[in-house]
Amino acid sequence: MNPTNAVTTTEVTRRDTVMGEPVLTARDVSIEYEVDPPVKAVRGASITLHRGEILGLAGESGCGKTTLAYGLNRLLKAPALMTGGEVVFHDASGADIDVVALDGESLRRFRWDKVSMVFQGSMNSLNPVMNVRKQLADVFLTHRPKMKRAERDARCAELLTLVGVDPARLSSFPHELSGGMRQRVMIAMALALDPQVMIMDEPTTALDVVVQRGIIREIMRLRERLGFAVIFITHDLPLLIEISDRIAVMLEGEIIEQGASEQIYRNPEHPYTRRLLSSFPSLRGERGDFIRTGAAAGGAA
Ligand SMILES: Nc1ncnc2c1ncn2[C@@H]1O[C@H](COP(=O)(O)OP(=O)(O)OP(=O)(O)O)[C@@H](O)[C@H]1O
Repeated sequence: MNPTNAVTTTEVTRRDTVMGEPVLTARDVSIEYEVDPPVKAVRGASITLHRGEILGLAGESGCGKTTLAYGLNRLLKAPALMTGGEVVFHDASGADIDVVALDGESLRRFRWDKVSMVFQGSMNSLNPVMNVRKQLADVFLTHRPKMKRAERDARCAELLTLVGVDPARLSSFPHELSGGMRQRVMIAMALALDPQVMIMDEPTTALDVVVQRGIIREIMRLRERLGFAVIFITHDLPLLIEISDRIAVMLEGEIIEQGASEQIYRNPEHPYTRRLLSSFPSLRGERGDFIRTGAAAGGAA
């Protein structure tokens, strides 16, 4: 683990104090793939995401992390079916939104506006024949049709700057950008409508480690600055422990343990969590130091 990537104790303390009310609550969510035989991918999962916090979702491949994330954002497609449970979004306006009941226009407005998602390898989903400006502008044309062109252009440039990409790149086509830049553009798109929650599913897995670290640091900075909450999904448990406020551990569709990152690291209760931790020798330094007490982050990809 590179100590320069760790988050300072001061930041951790500050974060704990700014962490607010719940912004997304999922209760007893069950999701099946209706194939033969049916796959019970998520079984009675309950999570609470608080305003401004990073909740890490950990667990080995196939345990249901992506399926749960799709369920929270109503992105499930057949043969996946949510067979039970409820998902409530607690809007900043004070209104509670029953996510499961959304449809048509209300669902379209909810997605990206309230909760946005960055997928694994989503950098490859940029349209190859459209430049970056057009792709970013499309988000506003769809969701903010009354926005004036000059404002839209300014916002597109601002978004690129936010994610550490030179706004001169607005005229570039995807093939002219590195993988890291393309993924940053996707993050810019996810940020475009100022969502209260971002779900990030392995957002940097396809990138090399140095670029990954730069992007993770950028996400952390943006989170501090803009205050959105994050559900961060990855196989990389050391990374999750480093960046998350709380961690939920999934096993075979169930959330078997959830708690503060430090608690999960120091006092894992479930034998599976202990096994998962011990499968990453890098988590156990000679003195057993907690990773987040390291030096402040710096640099960029
Ligand atoms: N379209 C599908 N049809 C049938 N089963 C599926 C489908 N998609 C996923 N599954 C199954 O659902 C379970 C959960 O998969 P999911 O992709 O949510 O896990 P995951 O924890 O996100 O894995 P990974 O980390 O590899 O992405 C797995 O058993 C998987 O095989």
